[in-house]
Amino acid sequence: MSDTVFIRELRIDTVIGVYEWERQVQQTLLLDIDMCADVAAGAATDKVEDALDYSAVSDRLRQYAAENSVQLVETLAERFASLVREEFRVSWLRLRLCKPGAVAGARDVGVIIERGERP
Ligand SMILES: Nc1nc2c(c(=O)[nH]1)N=C([C@H](O)[C@@H](O)CO)CN2
Repeated sequence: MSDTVFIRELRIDTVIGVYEWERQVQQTLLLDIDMCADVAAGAATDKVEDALDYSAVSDRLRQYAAENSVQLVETLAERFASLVREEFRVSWLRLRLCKPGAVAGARDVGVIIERGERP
C-alpha cells in the first residue's frame, strides 16, 4: 500500500532536555509524520471511523507529551512511533521531531526516524 496520511508542523508542548533549566520549563517541539494508511477505505464510506484519523493522532501525541517528560528528542520520537504503531495500527511511519532554537545559529535541530514496513 502506498497511501499516506500526514501531519505537518504539529506543535507539541512538553518538558524536554538534558540541562537543569530545561527541567523547569515547557518547550514547543514541531512534529511532521507520514503514516501508511488505506486512504481508499475512508473514501469508500466517507466516514472518519474508516480512516486513519489525523485529528485523533494529533490529540493523542499532544496528550502523551503533556503527561510525560524525557531528556532526548530521540526518546520522545521512539515513544511517539511506538504509540502510533500500536494504538492506531499503523504498519509504517516516518517521523521528524524538531526542537526549534535549541542550538544557537541553527533554526532547527532534531531527529528523523522511520519504523515498520509498508505492507
Ligand atoms: N542528539 C541530541 N543531542 C542533544 C539533545 C537531544 O535531545 N538529542 N538535547 C540537548 C539539549 O537538551 C539541548 O536541546 C538544549 O539546547 C543537547 N543535545
